[in-house]
Amino acid sequence: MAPKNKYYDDDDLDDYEDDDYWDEEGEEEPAPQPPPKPKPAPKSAATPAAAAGASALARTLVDPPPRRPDGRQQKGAKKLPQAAAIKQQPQRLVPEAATAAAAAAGVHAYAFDQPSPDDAVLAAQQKKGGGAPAAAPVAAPKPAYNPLQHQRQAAAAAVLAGGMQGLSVGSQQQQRQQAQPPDQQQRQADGGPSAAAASAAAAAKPPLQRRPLSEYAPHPELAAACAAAAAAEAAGDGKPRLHLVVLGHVDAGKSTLMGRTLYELGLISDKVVHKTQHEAAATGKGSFAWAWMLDERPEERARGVTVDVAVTRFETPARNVTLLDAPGHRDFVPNMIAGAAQADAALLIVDGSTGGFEAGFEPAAPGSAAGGGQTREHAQLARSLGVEQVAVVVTKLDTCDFDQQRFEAIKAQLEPFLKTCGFRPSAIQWLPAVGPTGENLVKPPADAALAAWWKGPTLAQAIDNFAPTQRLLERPLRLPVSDVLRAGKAGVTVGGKLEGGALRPGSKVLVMPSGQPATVKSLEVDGKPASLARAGDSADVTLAGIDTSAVGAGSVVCHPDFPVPLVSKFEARVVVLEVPIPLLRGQQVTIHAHTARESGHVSALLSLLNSKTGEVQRAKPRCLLKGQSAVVEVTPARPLCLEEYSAYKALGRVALRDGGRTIAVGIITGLPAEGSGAA
Ligand SMILES: Nc1nc2c(ncn2[C@@H]2O[C@H](COP(=O)(O)OP(=O)(O)OP(=O)(O)O)[C@@H](O)[C@H]2O)c(=O)[nH]1
Repeated sequence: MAPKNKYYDDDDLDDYEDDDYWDEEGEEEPAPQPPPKPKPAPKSAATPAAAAGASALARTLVDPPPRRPDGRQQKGAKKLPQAAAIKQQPQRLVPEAATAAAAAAGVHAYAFDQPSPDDAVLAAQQKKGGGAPAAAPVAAPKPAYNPLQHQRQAAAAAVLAGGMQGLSVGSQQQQRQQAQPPDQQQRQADGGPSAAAASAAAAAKPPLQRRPLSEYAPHPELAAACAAAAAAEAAGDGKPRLHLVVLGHVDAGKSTLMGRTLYELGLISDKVVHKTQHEAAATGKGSFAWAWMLDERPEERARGVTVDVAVTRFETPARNVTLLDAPGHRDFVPNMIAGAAQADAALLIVDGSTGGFEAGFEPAAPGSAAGGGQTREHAQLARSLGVEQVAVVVTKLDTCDFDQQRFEAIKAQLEPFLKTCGFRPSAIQWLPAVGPTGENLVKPPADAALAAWWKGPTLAQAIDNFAPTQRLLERPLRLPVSDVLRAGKAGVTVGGKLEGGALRPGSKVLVMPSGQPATVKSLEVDGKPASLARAGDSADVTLAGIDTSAVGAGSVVCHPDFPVPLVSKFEARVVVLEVPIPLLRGQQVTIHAHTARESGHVSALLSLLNSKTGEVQRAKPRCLLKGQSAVVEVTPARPLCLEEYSAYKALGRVALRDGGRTIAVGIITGLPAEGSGAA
């Protein structure tokens, strides 16, 4: 049998490639068609929100979708007035304060009036090949120090001096390593107080040397602290951790279900319930009272729709759960992705009422710009973002007298679909539940009609059945930032889930893509001050010595000696999902990876793969159709912090969206060698 792509687990995207999936419900895989003749794209790609400097999220929500590759405007370009209320920390690549400080010190911003390193390489190539010489350099004011640029300029200068021979990925990496001072090679920056002096000295240097991950060994004190925490956990001191995301079509009953579950678990007092019910009834939204326990934002309460991911912590008999309640509305899928990217398991809530399930499960109409029901998209995205276990909770069966046949019919339709998404049948649990009355949440059903046939798990038992979070402690620190929570004299507090390594107060870190070093001042895990945060923990980390503008959603806090690569393009093996027209080179996309999202485009279709064997079927295909598997090159508009899937699964998965629908999902299989550095 032909070998499969080495970056893949067998259980990953292969299931997408099951032909059954693409032919389901009588949908025919479209016959290959010649791509439409591209019309010239309009010169200015600037959209109103982009021009106003809006964040990537706001642009995603407010701006019309980018034009199709053929130059035509896409349908469904709807503005959302409420999107103005969604705030996202803008990610400045050059911090304002740093720019001001540099100006004060007589250092001026780079004017871009010198040949770039690329120009230098091009010139060398032309020279070597007998081409026209590059333009003479123009005298320029002294540029502000940019370590990445410095590194690249040095490389370009070396190329010019030594010719093109020897310019290879390996040689550049070796040069960087050889150039590293021995003390830096030995530095253990995550060691806290005993390593503080070495780390402080190192922090003053350009922190851009990226050592191979294989060289990583946690500082002995940190390793000892992690071992002690693991031993305490094994001895029953603290329940295993689980990050749980709640997914499902809009109004399926997600927030109501979880609000009531928190009450049943004793986390919400009768007094708070009474007050919230009163407030909800006063605004004519009495049926949303339980949802309001999680939907706290005024706009969420006013619209009865979850906008942001609500994070709540609670304990079941066997798990310490971090709950991420994701929005169901299609306009807020980017927020849902940020929630799913951190999850170990998902609750997929489906509306069991007559017509309710069907509305959430309908496929996208052929040729329509709008996607189908969010049940499909959420399940596909969750699996592609690494969620392997799911419990399907069928709600609202009280509206059809707890009809068992309805429950079974929904299971019969949904199970094959989930299988084709990549969920193993053994990793899928099924149960009915009713949010408003609390049926089958923590206690077995009280309603006789449901109790007559349901003998399976309650929601709490289903949660306890999930395997807990895996901790990637043998890798250097990676903390993708999902939120900037506070900024003040004490420092900047960021929230996120550690995807690798560990942290403690005193640890020296590097924040990418800004490249700013910082020191961990304090930590909170589960809302309580902590002396250690390990991979798998959701933590609030207060960083000292960093500018607020240097960190935002999508930033990654990492080990200074092993920084996350900052990439200006990457290769991904993807499966093409719903595409209204064949996917062509140049396709505009929004790239979603861990907590980051950035606009970009598919810059090359590298190869079409055999969906069964993973072997290259054709190099440089002209277009990609629904269901096809391919290796593509993607170029983000601004560099992104990414990892190869083989190194860190959580930072190596991508979803590509366009015009409000997910068009491809996949894993990162290649990063350019020069992709490590700070912006
Ligand atoms: N009869 C009945 N109504 C329910 C049930 N679960 C939720 N509802 C109602 O369905 C409506 C929507 O519930 P929400 O909890 O806001 O739904 P949601 O999935 O969180 O909505 P979004 O987060 O906006 O996607 C509310 O009026 C709830 O009272 C149920 O099991 N039975």
